[in-house]
Amino acid sequence: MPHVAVLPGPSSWYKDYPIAEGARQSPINIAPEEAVYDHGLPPISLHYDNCTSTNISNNGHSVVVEFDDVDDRSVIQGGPLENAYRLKQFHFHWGGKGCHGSEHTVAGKTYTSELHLVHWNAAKYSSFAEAAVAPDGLAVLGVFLEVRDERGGLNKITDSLYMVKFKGTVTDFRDFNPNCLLPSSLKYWTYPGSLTTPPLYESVTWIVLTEPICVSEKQMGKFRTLLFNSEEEEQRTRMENNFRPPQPLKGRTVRASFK
Ligand SMILES: Nc1nnc(SCC(=O)Nc2ccc(S(N)(=O)=O)cc2)s1
Ligand SMILES: [Zn+2]
Repeated sequence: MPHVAVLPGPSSWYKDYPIAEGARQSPINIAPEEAVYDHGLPPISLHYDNCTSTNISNNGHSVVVEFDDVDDRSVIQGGPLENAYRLKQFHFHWGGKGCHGSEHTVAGKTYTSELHLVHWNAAKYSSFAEAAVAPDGLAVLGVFLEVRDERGGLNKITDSLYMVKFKGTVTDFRDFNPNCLLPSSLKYWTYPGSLTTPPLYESVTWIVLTEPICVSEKQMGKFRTLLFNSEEEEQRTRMENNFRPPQPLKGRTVRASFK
């Protein structure tokens, strides 16, 4: 019997996390022509100027940049959100060389990667953990990445990835302002969804920007030098294809901030 280590992929998550088959799971395929333009949707506003990034780490699923979230220094507000949500971390999902990797798709189109900026409703809840289980607890801003020319703002991240090659590694990562990873347009789709990895909590108001940012193949290649496993494990599995495929819409409406 060949000894093949099987990573428990998205299709088996339901065994430990029944919510995987819930009514508001993420990601989804966004069908632009079925999205409902909501003229009552205000623009989103991002205040990341005084943000304080603390570290960058490999958590065995992705590379994560964490922020100090003790006050409302860096927040997202407006759009579908009732109040300001505090930036906690951002991370990425990506594919193998030159192919798909995003979690959300747009009319079936996949992008090479997707950036998630994770925020929590500190106006209503006293901790991220408490917000993470509440239906209006989290707001994740999704930004598509497509391979074309290099994105300068990404270099500070890709040049640090060698320091967090193994699961469980972390290193200081100060003064990184995510504004440099945003596209020029803040046009968005929004819908009620979930975390896309276990525990898959249905606590996320998704805000997905329509305009992708461009990254180079070289920059994406550096993400693929990360490993899923820790230095102690003898297994060396390259970190790639860390995306969940689109989940059933189950009657949800996707709203558009634009005509
Ligand atoms: N008590 C608790 N602490 N932490 C958690 S959940 C940790 C966490 O932030 N998980 C997470 C998983 C997926 C996503 S994603 N890909 O943006 O939907 C964001 C965040 S519950
Ligand atoms: Zn994510």
